[in-house]
Amino acid sequence: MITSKHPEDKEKSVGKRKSFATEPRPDLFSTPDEYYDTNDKVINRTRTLSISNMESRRNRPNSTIQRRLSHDEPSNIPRRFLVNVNDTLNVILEQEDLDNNSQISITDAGPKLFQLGTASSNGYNAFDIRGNYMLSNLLQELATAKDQGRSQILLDEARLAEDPLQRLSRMIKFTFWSNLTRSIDKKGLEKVISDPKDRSGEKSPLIYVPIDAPHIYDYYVKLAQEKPQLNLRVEMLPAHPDNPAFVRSISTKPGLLALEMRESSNGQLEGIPFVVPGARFNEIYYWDSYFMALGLISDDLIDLAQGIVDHFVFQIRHYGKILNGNRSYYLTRSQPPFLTDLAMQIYHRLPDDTEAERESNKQWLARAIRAAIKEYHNVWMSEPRLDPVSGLSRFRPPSIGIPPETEPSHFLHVLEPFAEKHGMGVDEFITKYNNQEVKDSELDDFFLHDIAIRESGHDTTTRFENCCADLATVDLNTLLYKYEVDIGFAIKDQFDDELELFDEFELTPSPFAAESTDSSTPKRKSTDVTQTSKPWFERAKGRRARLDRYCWNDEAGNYFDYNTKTQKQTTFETATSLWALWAGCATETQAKALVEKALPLFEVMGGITTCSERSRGPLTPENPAKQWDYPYAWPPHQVIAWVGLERYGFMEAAQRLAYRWVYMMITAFVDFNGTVTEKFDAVRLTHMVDAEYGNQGIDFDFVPREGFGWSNASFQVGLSFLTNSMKTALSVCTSPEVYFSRRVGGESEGLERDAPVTPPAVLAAKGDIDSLYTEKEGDAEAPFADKRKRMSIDVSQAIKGFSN
Ligand SMILES: OC[C@H]1O[C@H](O[C@H]2O[C@H](CO)[C@@H](O)[C@H](O)[C@H]2O)[C@H](O)[C@@H](O)[C@@H]1O
Ligand SMILES: [Ca+2]
Repeated sequence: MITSKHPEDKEKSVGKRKSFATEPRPDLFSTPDEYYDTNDKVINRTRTLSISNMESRRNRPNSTIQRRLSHDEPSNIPRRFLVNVNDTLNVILEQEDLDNNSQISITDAGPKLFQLGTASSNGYNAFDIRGNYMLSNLLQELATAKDQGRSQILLDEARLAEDPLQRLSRMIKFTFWSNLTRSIDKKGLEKVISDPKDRSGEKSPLIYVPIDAPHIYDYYVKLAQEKPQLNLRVEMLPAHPDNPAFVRSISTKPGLLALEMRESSNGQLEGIPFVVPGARFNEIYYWDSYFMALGLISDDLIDLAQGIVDHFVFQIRHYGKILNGNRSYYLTRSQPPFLTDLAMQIYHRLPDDTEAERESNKQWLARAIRAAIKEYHNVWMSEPRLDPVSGLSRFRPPSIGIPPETEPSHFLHVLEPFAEKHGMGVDEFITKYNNQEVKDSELDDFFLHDIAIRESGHDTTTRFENCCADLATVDLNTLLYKYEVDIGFAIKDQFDDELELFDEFELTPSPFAAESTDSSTPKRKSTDVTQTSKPWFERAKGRRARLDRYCWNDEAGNYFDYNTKTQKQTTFETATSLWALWAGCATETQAKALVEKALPLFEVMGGITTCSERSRGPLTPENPAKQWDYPYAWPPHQVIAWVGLERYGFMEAAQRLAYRWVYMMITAFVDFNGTVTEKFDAVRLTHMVDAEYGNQGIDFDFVPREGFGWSNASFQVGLSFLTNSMKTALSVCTSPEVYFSRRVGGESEGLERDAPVTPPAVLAAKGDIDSLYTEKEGDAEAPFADKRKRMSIDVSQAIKGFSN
């Protein structure tokens, strides 16, 4: 064991220097920038030649585990250490990181004990740093200080022993979001253009620009000339870039798709910043962005969240839909739709003190709602996604060919038998099949469903195997119900029940979608179409009736997907049935049944799993583990469940689930060097998942720099559901078993959240939909009873408690 100061240096330093103890301290939990900046100034003021000679102490024969007896500071003074960054980093790694993965975790069998010299003794006296959490925090602080170019630091013990809930929340707010932020412009291009999924081998990055955005095209051409070292290629897309044949033709030339730009203060174009999920996902995603935006809103980063909507609107305008992600191979497919909710949540948080601000906010919202209307009709309510018979929608993009972005070996087991059948090697078969020189309808069918699975966001799950494109899923249809309600209320409450549509959001469906049979879809250019709320509420009512007819199962007390091909309700139990609560389309009776009968199928120690164990079935070579199956659990499912349960008044269940999830995240964070991953195994309570792609968010050196987008958000949102007593218990990693067993039969603590649930503006803006449309006979139960709150999350207050 070493300390950071050789005792013999004491004589050299004593009397020559000002004591660190008398120096002002930076805010203990300020951002790394501020903390190490203040820190550096203090060191520079007090620096002497003698500060910390790591080498000499390390070479001392007795510099081992013994704790020094000399304590120089009274226990009531917070302890601070004087640390030589590089040397300490190397030594702690050598001693504690025994599996050499540049992280200190509970699976490393080191002594879990390290000594640091105190600042007030100029490093002479040492104190122990004990246990995995503090040691890994030490490693993280050293790496952060090193990233900031510091060679010596003053490190507060409190920073190493920080409440883990606060520490993770702080890291998300001040470090992870900014490291996940991208912009496609001079400043940010290099970072965002690289694509870890690109296996084309092409060294020169490529950006595709929509034909109707010439100013953006000119910008990148000029940038390519200005920065020849980028080797940037810029290509203009044809009109209708979502033509599946065109998308297939460029599958060997993957590139980034341009997004919205704005004029900066100096009159130049600049990319609007956005957040990416992280790890191998270095582009904007649809549903990831929605969940990340909830986290950004909770962290008061409203501008960044607002930019996401601007990019979504741009994508609908220029690419015909909100894309799975902004890479060329995603052009034909979307992801679960969340635009209206996001736009409304942001709208109600925009500054609105002046008339000018209010007017500009309204214009912004109008544009988002117009875009959502276009998306609704052209993407989700047009064939092939619309099933004309049931009137419900499916994830069913009109894609052809093999998705190129998956892991190299992902489809091998599928393709090998087909290659054999056609008498060729797999590589030759892939090329010929993609070029349509070899045709195979059985394989076409496989990829129809496979790509639909990707559009569903649930890639992959037993639930969707070989049938996804035929399923009117409970997920998609509850989300569309939410669109119908949101659009109706936006028009009614914000635009005096009249919203004009313009050409840029015309409702003519893409030529690559078959004519819609939905009678409510305008078939003409809509320059003169005025939208009112009534048809939107009627659509919502119709969809609710169809969900009840095709997807609801009274006996099971659960919603199921409806197979439009076999015209039968499926039996696969999916946690997305709870989305009906989030969307508000379940009656009180249905909601109660969901909580009593469906929720127990998914609730496990770490939250809710994606599906029930019995629906997944036994794992066999034919039914291998899939990342969107039991026992895995993902952030979007948790957040939607909490919000949905809260909305229907099941606060205790919402809080219990939030507790479970935050517990699972915080134990991974504490035990595994600050790890935050994209998904978890909620049964084994671990982030170590090796199904399919493995896990994202694991690979980092020394300190996590970005976490994983929607997991970061779920943590911030999850905290807002917890009472202070829950947070206190979680700070010391009290398991849900222990925490909730203490409450069984005992006194019930106040289950109100500590933060306000719904901004009054959102409550006032919305209301009871049933009073707005005529009830059908026998349709007695209103889905929006008075006592129920409109969906919305306001987590900023809760998080503020930590950041202050
Ligand atoms: O590259 C394979 C697949 O990766 C994505 O899916 C997974 O990551 C996304 C980003 O976090 C997430 O939105 C999705 O739910 C995950 O399953 C991508 O979306 C797929 O299209 C792609 O094939
Ligand atoms: Ca290790």
